[in-house]
Amino acid sequence: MQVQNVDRSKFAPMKNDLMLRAALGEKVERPPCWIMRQAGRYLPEYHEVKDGRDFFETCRDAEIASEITIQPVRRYAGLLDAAIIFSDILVIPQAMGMKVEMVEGKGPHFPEPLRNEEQLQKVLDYKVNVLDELEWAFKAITMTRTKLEGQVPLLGFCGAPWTLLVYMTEGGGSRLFRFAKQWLNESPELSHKLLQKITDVAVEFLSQQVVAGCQMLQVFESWGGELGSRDFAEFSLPYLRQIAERVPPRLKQLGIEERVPMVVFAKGSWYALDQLCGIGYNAVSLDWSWNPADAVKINNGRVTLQGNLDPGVIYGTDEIITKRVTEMIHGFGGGKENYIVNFGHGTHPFMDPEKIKFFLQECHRVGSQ
Ligand SMILES: Cc1c2[nH]c(c1CCC(=O)O)Cc1[nH]c(c(CCC(=O)O)c1C)Cc1[nH]c(c(CCC(=O)O)c1C)Cc1[nH]c(c(C)c1CCC(=O)O)C2
Repeated sequence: MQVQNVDRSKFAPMKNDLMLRAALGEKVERPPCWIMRQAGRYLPEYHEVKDGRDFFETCRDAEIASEITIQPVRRYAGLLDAAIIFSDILVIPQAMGMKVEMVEGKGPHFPEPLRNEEQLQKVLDYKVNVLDELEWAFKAITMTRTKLEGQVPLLGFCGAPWTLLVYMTEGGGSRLFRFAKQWLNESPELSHKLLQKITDVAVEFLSQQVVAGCQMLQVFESWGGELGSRDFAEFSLPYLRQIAERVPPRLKQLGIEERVPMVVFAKGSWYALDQLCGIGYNAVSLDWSWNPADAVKINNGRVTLQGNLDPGVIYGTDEIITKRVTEMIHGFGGGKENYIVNFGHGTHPFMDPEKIKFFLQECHRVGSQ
């Protein structure tokens, strides 16, 4: 079964496929640029279109979600080399039968987080039909890809199993990760069952996003750094590996012929870089804790590296932004091979869109030298 009514041959030919080529390790004329959370609250046009609506309602409306996805591409015309579909990592827990709300100014909230075996078992027993539960997401993707008219590739994404386990058990963001860690240490077997179930849904969701029109995929392990190297090896890495290993054959099965680059972003998991470069992803996204040259050395040409400016630099003067962009691109070897420009994490709502424009212009200037 696959997403219906999508004729991929009808999508416009790509006018700019720099991102896809760089992600697959080809030499490019300059490093492609995109930014995590490039669509969203720092853009006045986002607030205008969202117009006080509920966040998930916004994601589920294909017209609105596609408009929001394209806003940064339009504003930064010629400067951004990809769009990322406007959605959230928490749509997988929703598809698994959990209720998730986005509380204005506070973030995600699960009214019934997984706190006992009975609750967890219920989620394990829930039969997930990815095509039905996430039909709205596929619609938004197909509409966005059509509206983009080949200007830039469209990225799909999902949350990684450990990060989603955190939200599902904590019920929202967390400081101590008390419940998530209680699950791992008190009931490792059940924790693995949940991680496996999330993995199965993630593989199908990512693959069907490609059927719907996505051209590159990113997996967000945003809470990777909360696990030390030992627990990362047990509770995160095997599932990240499974996703990278299982999506390509599933895509083949679904009739997708082209290579679809996959990116992994494990924020804070500095100790795992060597492993992350060897589990099947085409690109590894780095947070700003990395000195680019050290990461390049560890990677040793295996994958494309993506990142890694501290988004906080956007609050700086133009001189500082120029200096930091130059250091970053030079640190990654000049940017014409195995490199994609990004931040080390997402934009903040307080950022000045003009500063982000300056950042992108500088990346083009320095990266073209
Ligand atoms: C951890 C995580 C989430 N969501 C996501 C992650 C992984 C990346 C990361 O580590 O930041 C991923 C995500 N969330 C969103 C996107 C859209 C595409 C893009 O990057 O432009 C993407 C790729 C939109 C969003 N997701 C969210 C917003 C803000 C909602 C609003 O408009 O009020 C947006 C634009 C809400 C969200 N969603 C999530 C949180 C913790 C929050 C609240 C915190 C916050 O407000 O920044 C969970």
